[in-house]
Amino acid sequence: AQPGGAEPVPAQPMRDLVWGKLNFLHTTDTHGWHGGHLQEPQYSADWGDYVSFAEHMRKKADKDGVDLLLVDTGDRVEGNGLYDGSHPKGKYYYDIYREQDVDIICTGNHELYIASTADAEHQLTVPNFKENYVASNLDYIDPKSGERMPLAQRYRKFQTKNQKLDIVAFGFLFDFTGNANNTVVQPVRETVREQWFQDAIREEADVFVVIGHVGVRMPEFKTIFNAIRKQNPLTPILFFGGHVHIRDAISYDSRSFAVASGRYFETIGWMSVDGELARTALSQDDADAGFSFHRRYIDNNLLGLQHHTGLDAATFPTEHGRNVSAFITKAREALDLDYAFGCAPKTLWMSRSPYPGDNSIYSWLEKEVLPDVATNPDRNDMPRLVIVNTGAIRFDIFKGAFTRDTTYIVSPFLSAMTHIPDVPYRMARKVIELLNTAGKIMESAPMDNRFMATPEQLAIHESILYEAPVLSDSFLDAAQQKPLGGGSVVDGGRPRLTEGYTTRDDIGLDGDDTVHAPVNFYVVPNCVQAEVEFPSDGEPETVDLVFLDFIAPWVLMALRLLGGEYSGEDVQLYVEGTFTDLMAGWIEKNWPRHC
Ligand SMILES: O=c1ccn([C@@H]2O[C@H](COP(=O)(O)O)[C@@H](O)[C@H]2O)c(=O)[nH]1
Repeated sequence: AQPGGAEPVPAQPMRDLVWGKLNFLHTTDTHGWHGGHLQEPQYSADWGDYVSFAEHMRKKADKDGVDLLLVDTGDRVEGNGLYDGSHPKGKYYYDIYREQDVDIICTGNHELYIASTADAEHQLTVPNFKENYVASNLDYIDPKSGERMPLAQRYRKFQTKNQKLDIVAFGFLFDFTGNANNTVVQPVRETVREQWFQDAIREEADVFVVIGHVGVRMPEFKTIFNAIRKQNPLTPILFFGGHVHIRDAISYDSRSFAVASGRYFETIGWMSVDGELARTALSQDDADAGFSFHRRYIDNNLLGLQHHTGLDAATFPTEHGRNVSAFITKAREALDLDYAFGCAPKTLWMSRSPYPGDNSIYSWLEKEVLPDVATNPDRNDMPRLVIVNTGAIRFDIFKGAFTRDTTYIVSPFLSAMTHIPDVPYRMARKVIELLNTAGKIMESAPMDNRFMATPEQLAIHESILYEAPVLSDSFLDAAQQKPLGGGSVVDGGRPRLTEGYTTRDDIGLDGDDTVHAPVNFYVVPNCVQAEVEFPSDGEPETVDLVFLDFIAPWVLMALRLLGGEYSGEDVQLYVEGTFTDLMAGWIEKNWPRHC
């Protein structure tokens, strides 16, 4: 854990890991949080702690004669000062990340939004993980020669260390279309028809492992599952997904299992499979070959990691892990990530509190920030509608210091505020409604309105509310729980639970390694809007329609549906600088400097 970070949480009821013959640790959508969550004790372990953890877990696997593999399913970048806070971005991140021995690794959409990020992936992460990086449906275009080539090998065949199991592994990205023009993402339904893929699924394999920056309930995984299963009726197929930022698990059939392991390095996913894995022992008669699959969502809590290894503060950190933590500390210092722009007077939530509402980060934007930052000296007296997509905000703001790190945590994107001047108000006022309707403005998938909201909102469609989100016996009674630490923190004889994930997936309610008190999740709209400089009575004839450039395609489509013939050429810059810088500037001006 990092100096100055929150102390890890003791005395939590824990569920142990169930080991099998083949075991996995999974990270996804870490978005640069490799220094851990400094303000949240439940997730404050850092990448160095994970290095130590994996070393101990590999040793145990070796001792027991089983196998352990580490996988990572992309979106490692964008969303934390440790990556975004340097020039060029990722100055320290690439060297920190490579310290973990990841056995199978693939790309997320965030590695591809900006051409220079994709270049860095090609020049740094791919060579850092040479034999382990898999790019089944992703090509890179060399900037000098213009040559198009696979970003990395299309699939990986290897043998596990201890049992010599033959693994055939793929690494996919969902059918993403927002990539910069130096990469090409092939739709998954086309990839599975490629000859190389058809040959790969005919390789002799004990287990197929499909890792992907794909939600486990997204159609892309189903397409891959069907293709592999058609050719291999008996072989276990294991899926590791991501992108939608939630903990989730699903079984596609009795020999396949899929896990998604959350977001922001809050979670280290665990999957194990037991049963007769050697293909030579399989026969059509074995209904399920005695396969059993387990999953756990391990909180990235240092004491929890120690618990799972049976070690303590003195014995847990390995030399390698310690060095990685120390390197992160140096990088954070060099980037001055703890520099405070101001002090947040209260916590502002994305989805834990209702919108609109006093504690909603989006209401704060609408009421306080947008009217102040969406200004253009040439058009300041013009009434305007200012629209921001809720996906532009990536994390809650906690009461206390708002630092350089927080800036990138809350809003890492380079989006600018653009506008279309003098739009008839009768048309402009209806845009927000269209952007927020659940259906699609356009038929084709890339224009799905929900892509303007956060990935969590994409996955969860209804608010999940608890009557008294404090203590619940049903969580306490869950199987296999054991108190972590001395259990001294008790409330009426029961452990006082910290708030956190209480995951319900297709397997049940016992996925989380730590028993938490549940937290509410409120659905929020795709976009929010501020009305600025409106006349005190009556309606304006025309308004400036101001919006983040990221949502320009949706805004233009909405206007078109409303009868407005606008194109990209009508969209002009409204304010210099990124939305992130504007927000940080507002905080510096409006919140007290020190807490
Ligand atoms: O410039 C941008 C890029 C992305 N977004 C929002 O992020 C999600 C995608 O997040 P993942 O972590 O890749 O799942 C996208 O749907 C947008 O809501 C943005 O606002 N601006």
